[in-house]
Parts: sequence; C-alpha cells; structure tokens
Amino acid sequence: MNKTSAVQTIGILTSGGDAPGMNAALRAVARTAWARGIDVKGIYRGYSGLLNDEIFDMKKEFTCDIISRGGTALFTARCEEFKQLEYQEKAAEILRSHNIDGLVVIGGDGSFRGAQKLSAQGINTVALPGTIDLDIACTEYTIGFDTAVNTAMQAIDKIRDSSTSHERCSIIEVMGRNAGYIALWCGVASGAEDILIPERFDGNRPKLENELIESILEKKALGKKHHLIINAEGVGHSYGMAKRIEQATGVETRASILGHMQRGGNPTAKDRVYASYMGALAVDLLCSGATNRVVGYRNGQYIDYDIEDALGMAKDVDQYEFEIAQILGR
Ligand SMILES: Nc1ncnc2c1ncn2[C@@H]1O[C@H](COP(=O)(O)OP(=O)(O)OP(=O)(O)O)[C@@H](O)[C@H]1O
Ligand SMILES: O=P(O)(O)OC[C@H]1O[C@](O)(CO)[C@@H](O)[C@@H]1O
Ligand SMILES: [Mg+2]
Repeated sequence: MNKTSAVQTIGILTSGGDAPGMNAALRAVARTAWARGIDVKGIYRGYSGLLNDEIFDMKKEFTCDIISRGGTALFTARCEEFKQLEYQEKAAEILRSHNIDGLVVIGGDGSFRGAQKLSAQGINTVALPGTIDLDIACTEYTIGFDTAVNTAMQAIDKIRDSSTSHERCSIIEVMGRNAGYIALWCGVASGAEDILIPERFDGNRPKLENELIESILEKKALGKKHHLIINAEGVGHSYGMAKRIEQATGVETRASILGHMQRGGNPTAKDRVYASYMGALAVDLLCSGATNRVVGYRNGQYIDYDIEDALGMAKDVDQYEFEIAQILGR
C-alpha cells in the first residue's frame, strides 16, 4: 500500500498489433509499480481478454527474461465489440471487481480510443504508443518502429544481393496500412530507387506505374544493375505491379511482401530502453492521479498528452525528408 499514490492496483494490457519492445514496456510498468508499493495485475489478450475476465496477479517471475523478446507476453488482440458503450461499461466493472484503479494500455491509436473510453468510465488510464507504424502524431517515437525498420532493412539487403545478381527490378512491400514511415526509412537506409507511401499516393495506379516504368528505363539507360522499389502496404498491389512493370520495361521484376516478420524479433536497444522509460513514466503518472493520458517522446524528452488532444493531432511524412529520399535514389 502506498498512501501517497492515487492508485493502489495497476492493470496492464497490450492491444492491437504486437510490437517489439512491448515486453520491455510491460516489465517496466510492473517493476516501477512494485517499487512504488503498488500491486500489479496482468490482463491477457487486450480488451477481448479484459471482457473475458482473463486477469491474474502478476508476480516478479512474469517479468523475468522477457526484455529481450519480441511480441508480448500478455498476448494481444483486436476486439470490435469493445467499441460499444455497453462493453466499455462491462470492462470497467470487471476492472473494479479486481480492485484495479489504474490501467496501462500499450498499443496503437485504436487502443488509445479504448483507453479513453475506460477513462470516461472512471478507470484512471495511461496509454503507451506501442506500434511499428510510427503513426501517432504526438510522439517522435513509438515502441517497435526501430526494430521493425532494422528487420525490414536486413531483409531488403538480402533481396538486393539477389536482385543485383540477376539485374532485376525488385518491389519489396513493407508494413504500414495507413502510414509510410517504415517504407520511407527502409527506402533511405537501403538506397532504394523509388519509395511508395500512402501519404503521397493519390489513388491513380496507372499514373504511378507509368512513373515507375519511366524511372526504371531511365536508370537502366544509365547502367544501373538493379532497381529497388520499396512499397508501403498502404499502396500495395505489389504482385500486379511487378507483372505490368516487367511487361512494359522488359526488365525481369519480382515482388516480395515481407509481412509479419517485420513485427517479430528481438527488440533493438533503442526499443528496449525507450519502452522502459515510457513504462515507468506511465506508472508515475497514474500515481500522481493522472488519467486519459498518452506518453510520448519529443525533443529529447518523455512527455504526456491528453489522449483526445493526442488523437486530434495530424501527422504527415516530412516533405523535405521525402524529397531528399527521392534525390538520393536517383
Ligand atoms: N473507437 C474505439 N472505441 C473503443 N475501442 C476501440 C476503438 N477503436 C479501437 N478500439 C479498440 O482497440 C483495439 C485495437 O485497435 P486497432 O486495431 O486500431 O489497433 P491499434 O491499437 O491502432 O494498433 P496497430 O494499428 O498498431 O495494430 C480494437 O480492436 C478495439 O478493441
Ligand atoms: O495482420 P494484422 O495483425 O491484422 O495487422 C496488420 C497491420 O498491423 C500493422 O503492422 C501495425 O501493427 C500495420 O502496419 C498492418 O497493416
Ligand atoms: Mg493503429
């Protein structure tokens, strides 16, 4: 019991797509809470597990040997029904029945909405940005992005060796349904000739493919031995694109979709360390009586925002960075 803390029992859940570093975050939440004299309960499978009362007393052993592991030891899920008020009320009741008066939600923007709804139900809630997509406007860093980019970059390096040997064009599709940050970073880090991201795609596929065909022929004329296109999932259609490009250019073209391997693997040092500090801050915010907050990282500092304000912020790929990425690929 901590008489000065606003909360006495903290629950932790992970929600949405898993992200490397989630384990480091939940470990830091638990260990900081214990250091502050606060009990910790784990909730399996995100909001879905919460509604099914999959709640347990977390013990120290649960947090051992997980900092280096990808994924989430709490498992994760998406739960459509949680968007309805009656299920949010039910979830708050379940939390109260376990004496959970503070909750840490680790997930992406969708999970933040859920956290906000639980805060409205009277459960003090703090969210941590756990997503490989980097698509959260209030923060320059999200847990898992660094690992995902490094994983994808290493895969692209390997494809590049094969692509160069065969003097082919390779289209490599990386994750990011609505956001092109992974594609942009991989494109720059791999020296890609073209980078396709949803933020700069107007939906006109014939126009996009014509531009790519022109770019491939131009570079071929300059003597380039391969052509690497990094395509974000949000633009997609990599296999069809490869076929049409090959037909139009006569350059053998292959598509590779990297898929969920980008979400796994041992987190980088950055993801472990940032996630650890963010997890600790979430606990200290709850202890101070804060609710409906999201933790972020900006200008070298860990900070927190009101969830509504955070979700209201707009995020776009930096135009200067995008232009330079294109120049460097020429
Ligand atoms: N408007 C909402 N109200 C209540 N809960 C929500 C809302 N939107 C999303 N959620 C809950 O959060 C869960 C995760 O949301 P979502 O699938 O958007 O993933 P995310 O947290 O954004 O992560 P990522 O995009 O990185 O996979 C949903 O399945 C749902 O349970
Ligand atoms: O296949 P799933 O698990 O539904 O998730 C895919 C989505 O999750 C993300 O990787 C974010 O975690 C998106 O980039 C992707 O579109
Ligand atoms: Mg999301």
